[in-house]
Amino acid sequence: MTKKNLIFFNSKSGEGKSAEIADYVVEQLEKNGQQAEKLLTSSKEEAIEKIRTQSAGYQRLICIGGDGTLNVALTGLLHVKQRPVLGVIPAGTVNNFAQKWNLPLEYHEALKVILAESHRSIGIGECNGQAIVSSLMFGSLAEVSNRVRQQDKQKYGLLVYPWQAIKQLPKQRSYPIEFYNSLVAMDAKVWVCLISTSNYIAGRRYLEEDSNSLHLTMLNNMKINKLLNYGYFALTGNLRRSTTLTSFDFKKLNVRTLSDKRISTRIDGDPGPYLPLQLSWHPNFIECCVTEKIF
Ligand SMILES: Nc1ncnc2c1ncn2[C@@H]1O[C@H](COP(=O)(O)OP(=O)(O)OP(=O)(O)O)[C@@H](O)[C@H]1O
Repeated sequence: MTKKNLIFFNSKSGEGKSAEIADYVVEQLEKNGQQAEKLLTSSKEEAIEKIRTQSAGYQRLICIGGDGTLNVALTGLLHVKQRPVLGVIPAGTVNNFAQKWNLPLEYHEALKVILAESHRSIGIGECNGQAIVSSLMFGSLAEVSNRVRQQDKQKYGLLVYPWQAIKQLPKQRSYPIEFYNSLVAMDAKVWVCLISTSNYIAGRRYLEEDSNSLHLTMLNNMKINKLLNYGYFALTGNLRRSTTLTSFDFKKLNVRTLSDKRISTRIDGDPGPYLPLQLSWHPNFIECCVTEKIF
């Protein structure tokens, strides 16, 4: 049977070359005797809906873009029973997912990985009906990131984040938050809280170990000396050895604010929902094409 591929690309990602790459991918798949159809979308919402309703019948979904594009694709697949295999052609700015799974960042090479037909099962998180492919963040630092414009990220790369953080530092404060599930309840004053699906963030390994669950790491009542301590451990990949942090792994968790302040989140680098949050882990969510050598 001829393999059917659905090609989802996002012209807003990275340097805006996704449409060009999509044409190349279609041409190469057809040369390999496979069928390929491009999914044309003009907004994030339309893309989620089209992927939800049209992915059945395709054996493979190839996403061309960064973490935000993958988030749209996997949100569309959240309630689909027969999910296609996922192929990723990184064309974003950070490409955290691709770095975590050791996927080539160059598109010709990334397509070779997809054509090699080697895949593995991966887990993702869910927050209020949206996928979490790499991470969710809230607190003062997340608000800093919400001020970073897509066009500045494309122009200056990751340097825009520390620049915004320095500009906003005097305004930082912590928020009273409750974390709870059927087993535990805990209050904390949170300066920044990071929930991740793996031990990689922004292309860097920030935790030594990975586990089959969501990882939560938060900084409480931040002071400048703690910030330096945190920075050292984050840069050396040993975040949980830092004494300034609270961290744990979980499969289900609710998060709510204990103050009147509206608290926003960021998911996979884009603005996400306001608190309260209902978070859950989906193990073995989808088969994803990966480089053979990482097995
Ligand atoms: N079909 C679509 N139409 C319009 N916008 C989309 C679509 N799919 C995704 N987006 C949005 O486009 C923006 C940029 O996409 P993406 O995050 O993939 O690129 P990036 O920011 O350059 O990469 P990275 O997240 O790896 O740094 C995101 O806000 C994403 O939600």
